Amino acid sequence: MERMKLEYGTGSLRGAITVPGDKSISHRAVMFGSIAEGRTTISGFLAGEDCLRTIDCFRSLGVDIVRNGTDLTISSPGIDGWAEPSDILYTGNSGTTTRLILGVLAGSRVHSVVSGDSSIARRPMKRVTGPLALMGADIRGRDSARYTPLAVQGGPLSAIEYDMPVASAQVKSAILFAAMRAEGESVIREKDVSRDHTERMMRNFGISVESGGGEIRLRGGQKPSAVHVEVPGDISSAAFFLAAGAAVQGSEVELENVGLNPTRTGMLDVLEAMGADVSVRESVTGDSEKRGTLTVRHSDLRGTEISGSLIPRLIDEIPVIALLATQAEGVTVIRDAEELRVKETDRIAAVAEELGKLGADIEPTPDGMVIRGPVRLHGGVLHSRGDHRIGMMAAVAALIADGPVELEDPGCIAISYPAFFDDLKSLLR
Ligand SMILES: O=C(O)C1=C[C@@H](OP(=O)(O)O)[C@@H](O)[C@H](O)C1
Ligand SMILES: C=C(OP(=O)(O)O)C(=O)O
Repeated sequence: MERMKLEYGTGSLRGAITVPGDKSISHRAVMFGSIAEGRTTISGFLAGEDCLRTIDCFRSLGVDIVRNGTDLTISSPGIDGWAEPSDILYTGNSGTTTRLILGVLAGSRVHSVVSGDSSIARRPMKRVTGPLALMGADIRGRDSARYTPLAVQGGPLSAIEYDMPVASAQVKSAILFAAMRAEGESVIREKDVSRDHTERMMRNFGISVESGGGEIRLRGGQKPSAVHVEVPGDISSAAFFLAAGAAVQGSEVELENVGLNPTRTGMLDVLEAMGADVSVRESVTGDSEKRGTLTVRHSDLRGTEISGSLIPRLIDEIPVIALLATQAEGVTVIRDAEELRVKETDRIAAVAEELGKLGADIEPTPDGMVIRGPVRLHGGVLHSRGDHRIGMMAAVAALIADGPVELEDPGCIAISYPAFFDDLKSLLR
């Protein structure tokens, strides 16, 4: 396995970059564009490995998808015209592809088998196959459809009224895709609001969906109409440069065209609470997904508490936020984040153990961690564990550490940010 030396000297980060397209929105744009009959165009698409797996799956269903860099043209016969795939739909490392496509396939007319890599095979699927079964979906698989591979026989569905036990946009979205095809009106209730890209994109594709007060209502039998989608930059990718800019002496970094959907901006709230110097300039686009330019400058940081409804608004940023907390004065407590244990890796264990190798003081708890700072990090050899967010956290740790840091298995970073190291190098001074 590849090992990479992360040698950045003691320089600061200065300059501007445009972060790649939003992963969540890119997946959904391909899905809606494939369900809709006709021609959907997408710009700003994230050509990361996870989103490329989503493209592969819909090509296997007979949808014509042409990619030119970050521009996509999707020509689809519509969901009722899809072909039955002759091989498994391979979702790679992507939880979003795996969970959302189950909801899409459940209401289609085809038989298919969904499977991913060894990490996907360990991730819980009952949270999706359970509610879909209540809608009449025919999904079978290992351990009573708890894990992939999962075989889906598409067919008629009925509406559902569902109180979600976990705050998960993947579960919500899978149900919404199925509900769009179901007979009757579905109602989904969330205890904490998760990212709402699916609801917003439904409206862009002409579907009427009501949401507010933690409740989403969708009338079944509505068909999306092909449109153009402009994908903003991914705040979860920007997060690594926000953390680096805040922690590394002498830094000033500008991040352009970053998606600022309020269900995704929890890290900005945390940075403010920690005393970081971040300014936000919103651009006017008239689009349903807000975007803008973020500028971060180095400053002294203090510990904070991160819990409750904030967690789904920054769930994927927690590894790099934990790293930032090692540089803050005082204690940072992260609670209510037990979902981190069922991501690509157990991210609570991965963060505590990997940053512990550099001397960080991180105590893992069942649903989060307690981080004491500031600590001078030293060099060491970190392992990404095949998890892109742990890999990028390690690269930011290398910028902060006094000694040399090496990273085993950096290749997984291409899952969400193929040009990560190029962007990082372009900012080094
Ligand atoms: O819907 C989405 O696009 C995502 C939802 C989140 O997962 P959960 O729904 O499991 O919280 C997040 O961690 C993942 O990276 C992307
Ligand atoms: C958890 C993530 O993605 P997914 O669930 O799609 O694998 C992530 O990108 O951090």
